[in-house]
Amino acid sequence: MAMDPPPRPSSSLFDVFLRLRPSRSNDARFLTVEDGEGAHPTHITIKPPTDDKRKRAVERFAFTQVFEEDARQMELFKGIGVVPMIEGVLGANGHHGRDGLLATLGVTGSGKSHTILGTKSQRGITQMALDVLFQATGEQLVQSFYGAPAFTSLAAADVSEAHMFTATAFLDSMYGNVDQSSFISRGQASVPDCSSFITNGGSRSNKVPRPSTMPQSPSVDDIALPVDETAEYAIVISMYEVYNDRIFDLLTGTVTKSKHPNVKRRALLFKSTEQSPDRKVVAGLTKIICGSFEEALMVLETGLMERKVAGTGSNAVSSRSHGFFCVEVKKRDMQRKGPWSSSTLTIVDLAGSERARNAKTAGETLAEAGKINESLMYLGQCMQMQSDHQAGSRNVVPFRQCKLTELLFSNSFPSPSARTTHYHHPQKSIMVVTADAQGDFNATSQILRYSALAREVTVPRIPSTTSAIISSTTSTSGALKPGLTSGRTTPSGRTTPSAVLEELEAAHAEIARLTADVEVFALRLAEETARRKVAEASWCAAEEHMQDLEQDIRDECFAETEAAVAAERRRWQAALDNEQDSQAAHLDSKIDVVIKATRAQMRDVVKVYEDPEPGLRERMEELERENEVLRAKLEVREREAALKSASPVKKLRVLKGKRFEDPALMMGLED
Ligand SMILES: Nc1ncnc2c1ncn2[C@@H]1O[C@H](COP(=O)(O)OP(=O)(O)OP(=O)(O)O)[C@@H](O)[C@H]1O
Repeated sequence: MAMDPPPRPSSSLFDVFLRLRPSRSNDARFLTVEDGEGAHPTHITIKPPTDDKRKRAVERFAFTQVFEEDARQMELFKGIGVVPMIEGVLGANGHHGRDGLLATLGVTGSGKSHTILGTKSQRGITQMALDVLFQATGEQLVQSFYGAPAFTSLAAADVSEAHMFTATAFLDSMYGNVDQSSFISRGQASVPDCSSFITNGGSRSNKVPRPSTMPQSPSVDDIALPVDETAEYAIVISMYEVYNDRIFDLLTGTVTKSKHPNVKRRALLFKSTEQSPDRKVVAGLTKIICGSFEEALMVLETGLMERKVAGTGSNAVSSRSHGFFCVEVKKRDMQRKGPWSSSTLTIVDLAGSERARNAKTAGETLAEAGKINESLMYLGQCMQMQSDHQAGSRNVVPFRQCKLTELLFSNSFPSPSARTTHYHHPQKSIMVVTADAQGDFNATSQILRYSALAREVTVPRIPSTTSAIISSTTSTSGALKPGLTSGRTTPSGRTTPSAVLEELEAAHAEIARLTADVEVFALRLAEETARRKVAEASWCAAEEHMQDLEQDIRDECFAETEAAVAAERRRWQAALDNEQDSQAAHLDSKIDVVIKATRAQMRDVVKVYEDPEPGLRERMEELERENEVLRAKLEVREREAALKSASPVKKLRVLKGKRFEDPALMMGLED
C-alpha cells in the first residue's frame, strides 16, 4: 500500500516534523529512517524490539520531514519553517499578520525542551525566533516606557483584560533595581520609567537572569526578514501554563516571590471577553511590552523559573504542565497611528507523555498524571482527525474536550463572525515530535501513531518454506522425500510431483498471507484495546470530574442559599425591629395622649373643688355669717335672761369675757 506523499494538503492543521535525539541508551534500536526520494527523509519504520519471531508487524509513518540524530538546532530552525511563520506573524505591507503556533511533543527526556528552549551552550527555537523578530522590527519598534505615547494605546487596544506592564517595570518588581545596562537593547537608550507597578522595590534574592551569560549561538544574523516599512511595531510577551486542565499565569511572580511552591495561584479563564466576543482569549494575563531582545530573554527566564518552582511544589519535576510562551506582534501605521492589529506567535512545550505509567504515587500525582494523559489523549484524537481528514474523512476535530486542545486548535479555524469583520487567517501550526530511537518503544510508538501524517502496518513476507523444500528436493537430484506425492497429473489422471509442489507453494503462500493478516489484526486489536482502556480511564476521570463539579455546585448552591436565607432573615429581623419600634413609638404617643388627656381631665376635676362657683360661696359665707349672728343673738338673749337672776359682778365679768373673745358678738352687742 502506497502512502500519500507527505507535503500536507491544506486541510491538515499541522505540519508534523520528527526529530530524533542521539540516544543515551544501550537498548536495541527500534526505529529506522527510510532513505527518501526527495532531499530529506520523510518516512520511518518501527518494529518492536522483541525476540518473539511471531511479532513481525512493521509500522511505517510519514512526516513532513524527519531530522536525524545529527541535526543541529539551526538546521531544525530553518527546516521546520519557523522563519516563514515569523514572516506571517509580522504581516505583509499594510496587512494584518497571521498567528503561528509551534509545539513540541514527545516522551519525557526525548528532547522537547532541548529543541524549544536549548541548553546552556545552545539556543533553542524560542530564543532564535525572538532574536529574528527583534532584529527585523528593530528600528520600527515603539518605545516601551510608561508615558510613551504608544503605551496607553497598546494597553487600551488589548482585548483580553490583560495587566500590561513595561519590561523595565516588570523586571524591577521581580528583582528589585535591575542593573539597566545588563539588558538595555542594542538600539534603545535607557528611559526613565514612571510605573506604579513597582510596588515593592528594593533588592530581591531571586537571581536576576543575565542575557550576557546566555548562549549566543546559533546566531541568526544571516536571517533577514522583509518588514513592513510603513508600520511601527510593539512586541508584547505573556506566559502561562496549563496544569490539571487549568490555566496559570507565569508572569505574576506569585510562586517565586513567595518562595513557596504550594502557594495558591488563581486560575485564568479561556473565554470570549467584552472586547473579543467572537474569539476566545486567555483573560487577565500579565503582559509585558519588551523593547529589546534582551528584555524579552529576561522575561522568558522569569516565566520559566516560575514554572520550575511551581512544578517542584507537586513532584520535583518541572514538565508536568504544558508551557505556553506567547509573543504578540502589534502593528499599526506609522504615520496615521491608526488602530493596532495583533498577531501572535505561540510556542508550546507540551508535558512529557508517559507519566501515568511511571506515576507510582496515589492521590494528586496520579490524578495529575491522569490529567496529562487525558489532555494528550485528546490532543492525539485531534491530531488523528487531521490525518483522517487527509484520508478523505470530514470529521470535525473535537478540540473542545480540554483546555489544552482548545488553546492549541481553536484558532486553527476561521470563526464565523470573524468573517463579517475582517477575515482572520487560521493560524499556521507546526508540531515537532521528538523521539529516542532506542528509548521506550511503547510510549514512543503511541506518540508516533497519533502524530504522524500517515501510517501503514505491514508484515514482511515469510521466507517461503515451499521454495526451501523445492531447493532441498532439487539439491537432492530429484529424490523426493517419502510421504510427498510427486509429479504432474498424467493423462491417466495421476498427479505429477511438480503439480503437487505448485499446489503446496500456493497453499503456503495463502497461509503466509493469512498469517500476516492475522498479525495485522492482532496489532490493530491490541491498539484498539489500548485505546478503549484510555477512553475508559478518561470516562472514569470525566465521571469523577463531573462528581467533583456536582459537589462543587452543590456546595456553592448550599452556601448561596445559606447566604440568601441569612440575608432574608436579617431583612425580616430588621423589618420586625422596625415594626416593633414603630409600634412602641405609636404606643408611646398614644400613652402620651392618654396622659395628657388624663392630666387635662384631672385638671378639670380639681378646678371644681379648687375654684367653686363664686356666687354659691358668697351665699354660703353670707348664710354662715347670718347663722353666727343669729347664734350670737341667741346667746345674748340667754345671758340676759340669766343676768336677770344673778349678781351684778358676775354679770359684768361675763360681759367683758365675751366682748374680748368674740368681736362679732361685740358687734352684735353694739348693734
Ligand atoms: N538532540 C539532542 N542533542 C543532544 N542532546 C539532547 C538532544 N535532545 C535532548 N538532549 C538532552 O537530553 C536531556 C533531556 O532532554 P530534554 O530535557 O530536552 O527532554 P524533554 O523531552 O524536554 O523532557 P521533559 O518532558 O522531562 O521536559 C537533556 O540533557 C538534553 O540536553
